[in-house]
Parts: sequence; structure tokens; C-alpha cells
Amino acid sequence: MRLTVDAVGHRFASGPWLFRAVSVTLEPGHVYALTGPSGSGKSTLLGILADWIRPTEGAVERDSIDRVTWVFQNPHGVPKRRALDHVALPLLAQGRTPQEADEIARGLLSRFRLEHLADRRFRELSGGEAQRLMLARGVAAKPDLFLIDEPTAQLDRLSGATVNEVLAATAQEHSIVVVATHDAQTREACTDHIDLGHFATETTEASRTATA
Ligand SMILES: Nc1ncnc2c1ncn2[C@@H]1O[C@H](COP(=O)(O)OP(=O)(O)OP(=O)(O)O)[C@@H](O)[C@H]1O
Repeated sequence: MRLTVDAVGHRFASGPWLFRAVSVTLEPGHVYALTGPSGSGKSTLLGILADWIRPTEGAVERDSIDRVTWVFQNPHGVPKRRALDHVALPLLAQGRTPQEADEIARGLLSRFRLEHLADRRFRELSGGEAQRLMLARGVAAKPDLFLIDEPTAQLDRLSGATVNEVLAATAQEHSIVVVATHDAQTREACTDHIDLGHFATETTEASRTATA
């Protein structure tokens, strides 16, 4: 399994180039931090990796990448459902028995430091707890490509720190993980770093300065 990004560049309609000549090879087992200034195209590049957006130039080669999971800034759960159920559901969908699913889900909750909250309803979780639950659920879904967009952006520093502490737990042997982030601590928690700022073009820089 591998994702090869070859000389990729993107601009929307007649807008400026967000980035050009991005070439990286992403492999399972790694957690890649994708950083860059606001508006540099981090979310756009995630969309390109997921095959939701066709890049203006260049190519993305997907070798055995079928299942893609996203975690967004705002954790979305079912308010009345227990934390445990959120993680067990993808396991049931994979054909696990309810007993197996619960057992694996409890292990994942513990990996993301949520074991004491297994029976808590989603609506009763704090922002940091809810975001950690989304990471646990994402791992349970066993995606080939796991995209995490600004996981700490909506959190205060303390809650954000609890998310950063467990971020490395998303690493899996059979999963490529990419985390778009502004947060220096989130970047530190990842195993690898892709700085989109390096791939900005002069035009992009000029237009950003002009609009700053
Ligand atoms: N569908 C679209 N059509 C036109 N412009 C778009 C579209 N999606 C994003 N953009 C623009 O492209 C630029 C990059 O957006 P993107 O969300 O990828 O940046 P980002 O680095 O993730 O930003 P942030 O860190 O603020 O979330 C922005 O100027 C945005 O307004």
C-alpha cells in the first residue's frame, strides 16, 4: 500500500496557485503532519489525497488505497449514543460479533485514554474527549487512508493537549495517516512532516501578502 503524489499543483478556477510541484510518497505506519499557513491549501490537498478533488496538475497514484476515513475539526457523534457504541459500530459493520466488537472497542477506548467514559453519552463528552473518540472510531474503521483535519482547532489548549498526547496512537501497520494542522504540538506528535509552505509559488505568496 502506498500513495504517491507526483508534481501536484492546484488552483481553483482563475484563482492563484495554492501550491505547485508537491511530490511525496506516503506509506503505512506513518503519521504525517501537513502544515502550512492558513489558506495554503492543506484541506485542499487532503481532498486531493482522498480523490475528492482532481489536482490542476500532476498525478496521485493510489496503490491499494480503497477505504478512506476523515475526522474533521468538529467531532460529529450521535448525542444519545454511548462512547463505546461509536467505536463498536464500525467493527460490527466489519462482521464482528457484538461481544467481539465491544471487546475491541474497549481496547481502543483505552488506547485513546477514554476507557472510563465507555458508557458516557456522546453529548456528555468534553470537546477533547469527543475528538479523541473520533480518532478511536477512525482507527476502528481500519481505513487504508486516515485523514484528520485540524483536530485541535476548536479546542482550548488543555483539551488540545490531550488530543495531541494520543495522536500517535492512530498509527497502524496498514494505514496511512495524514493530519492537517496549525498546531506546533500536533506536528510534534506526528512521525513525519510535510510543510506545504515549501511548495507555495511566488504568485501564491504575492497574493497572500496582498490580501493580508
Ligand atoms: N471549492 C473552492 N473553490 C474556490 N476556492 C476554494 C475552494 N476551496 C477552498 N478554496 C480556497 O482555497 C484556499 C485554500 O483553502 P484550504 O481550505 O485548502 O486551505 P487551508 O490551508 O486548509 O486553510 P486553513 O488552515 O485556514 O483551514 C483558500 O483561499 C480557500 O478560500
